[in-house]
Amino acid sequence: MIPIDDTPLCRDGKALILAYDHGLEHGPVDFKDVPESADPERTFEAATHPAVTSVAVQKGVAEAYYPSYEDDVDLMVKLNGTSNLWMGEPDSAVNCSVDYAAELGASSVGFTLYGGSNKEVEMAEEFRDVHEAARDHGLPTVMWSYPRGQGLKNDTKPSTIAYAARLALELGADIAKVKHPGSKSAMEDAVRMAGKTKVVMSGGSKTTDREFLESVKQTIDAGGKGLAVGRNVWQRENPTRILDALEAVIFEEASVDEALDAAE
Ligand SMILES: O=P(O)(O)OC[C@H]1O[C@](O)(COP(=O)(O)O)[C@@H](O)[C@@H]1O
Repeated sequence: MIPIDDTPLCRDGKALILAYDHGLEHGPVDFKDVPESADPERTFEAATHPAVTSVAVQKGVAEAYYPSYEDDVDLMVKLNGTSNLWMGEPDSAVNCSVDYAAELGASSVGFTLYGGSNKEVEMAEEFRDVHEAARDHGLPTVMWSYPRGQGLKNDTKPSTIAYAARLALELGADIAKVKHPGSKSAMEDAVRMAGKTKVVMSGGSKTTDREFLESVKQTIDAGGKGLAVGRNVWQRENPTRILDALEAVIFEEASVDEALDAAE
């Protein structure tokens, strides 16, 4: 494994990855409530907050916007991704090579694996190539480990999330990004299954400040190492305010109440 605590991807052994690949994954609907969020510059600006350890974007956004931020922001290139226009079994096109991500200045790469999909075998083989190429470049790999497909009706069931975390360890990911399984003890199981692979929580759709921070706090208390979040940050009118609160919960061991006070 890559000692990722010594890379820009982590601060004090934890990570706060700001994900902004939704323009591909979900489309313009995600930018509807806060129209200025469609501008990638706004997310790169937010990523200059000291709480953010890395920003995760697709190749096109990295090419167009990262050059203006390379001194202030750490880049993760998300290598695969599919639009919401795709109606088939969960699958994800590989849109960027590891070599090209490295050329763009990425210090890590992200990859989605839909365990349980009819496409799992092909996706795992693609991940093998990505993982081994990333190792050649010394780049950590973050797996968006999202079991889903015809046979999986509940993709946040505790046993499913524990399996998702384990898949990331077995296949060599340095970080497993998993959905919150609903309780601290279920997240503890996922962390245990992931072994030396760090577990970070996926943000999910926008909720209240308190609800969101409580799920993050549960993850940290369960031994999770942070968060990879999109909508719960940049769909807010003021991303800085929630990033202040996240900094308190993730890096300063604050309670949710303390974090909410710190962000006032
Ligand atoms: O496939 P889903 O569950 O609709 O969500 C995919 C999106 O969620 C993320 O994994 C995390 O973002 P959020 O914090 O907004 O959930 C994004 O990187 C990705 O675009």
